[in-house]
Amino acid sequence: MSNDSPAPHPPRAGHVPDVVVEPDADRLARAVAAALVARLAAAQAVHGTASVVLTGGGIGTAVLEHVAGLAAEPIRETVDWSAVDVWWGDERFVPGDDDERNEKAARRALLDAVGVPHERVHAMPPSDGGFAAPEDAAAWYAAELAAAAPEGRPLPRLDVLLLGMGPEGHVASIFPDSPAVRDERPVVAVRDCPKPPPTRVSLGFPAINAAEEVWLLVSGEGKAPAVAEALREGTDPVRLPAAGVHGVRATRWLLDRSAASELPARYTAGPPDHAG
Ligand SMILES: O=C1O[C@H](COP(=O)(O)O)[C@@H](O)[C@H](O)[C@H]1O
Repeated sequence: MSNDSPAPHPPRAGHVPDVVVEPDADRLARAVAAALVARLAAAQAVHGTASVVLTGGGIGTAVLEHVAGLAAEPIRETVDWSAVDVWWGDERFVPGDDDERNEKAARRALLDAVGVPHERVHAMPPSDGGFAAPEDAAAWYAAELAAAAPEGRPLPRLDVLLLGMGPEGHVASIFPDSPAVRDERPVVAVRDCPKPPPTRVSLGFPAINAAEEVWLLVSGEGKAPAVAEALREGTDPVRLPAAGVHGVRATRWLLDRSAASELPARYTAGPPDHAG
């Protein structure tokens, strides 16, 4: 695809994301964990199953650790983990036992503890998983998604898709001004990634933006400028990929106070004071 072609999935006109601000990263991770458990339980109440797309990164992994903590409390066992499909938004194309694998972090933090059945854990292939190139791994993952989808559709229902965001606005492994920002395929290979490791597999905008709900989890002052820019109307997703993601039903920016520090007051002010 030519570099002059438009980004395929600009934000929808009139689409208003929710912004939630927690005092710090730990309270953010706890709040998101509780909300995720509730959302997956609600999806199971309606559909019998639930599906979540995981992210790598510090805050994404902290959320999973808190979900594991909630799952260990008998009173909070509202999710049937045997009926949850787990997908990934991006993965590093490195050997399966490499500590850089997002899958490895998620298994340690949550999946090993809650016992999601093997066939429901849809990991993106590692570099030693039988695919010589990330392009082949990406094509395989797209076929896995399609195989789980209703007939004739490319994607299954994705109830919640979690995304971290880099300080330059990357989401999943879609980096600013990279070929992935203009790629119309649901899953893409990423080479020469500016953040190591350089070779990755990522969902593309069409798959991310087909999720029912997209939740962006962001903590830390270093990401505050990108948060503010992503939420500013008219920001070009080619330059700041986080500006180009949205859910079908909801887009939620879940921030700690530092990450929200450059947002206009309308996002962070509490409800009007009606006292007196
Ligand atoms: O490389 C990646 O980075 C982002 C953000 O990570 P963070 O540690 O800065 O929160 C992550 O969302 C993505 O899945 C990962 O592969």
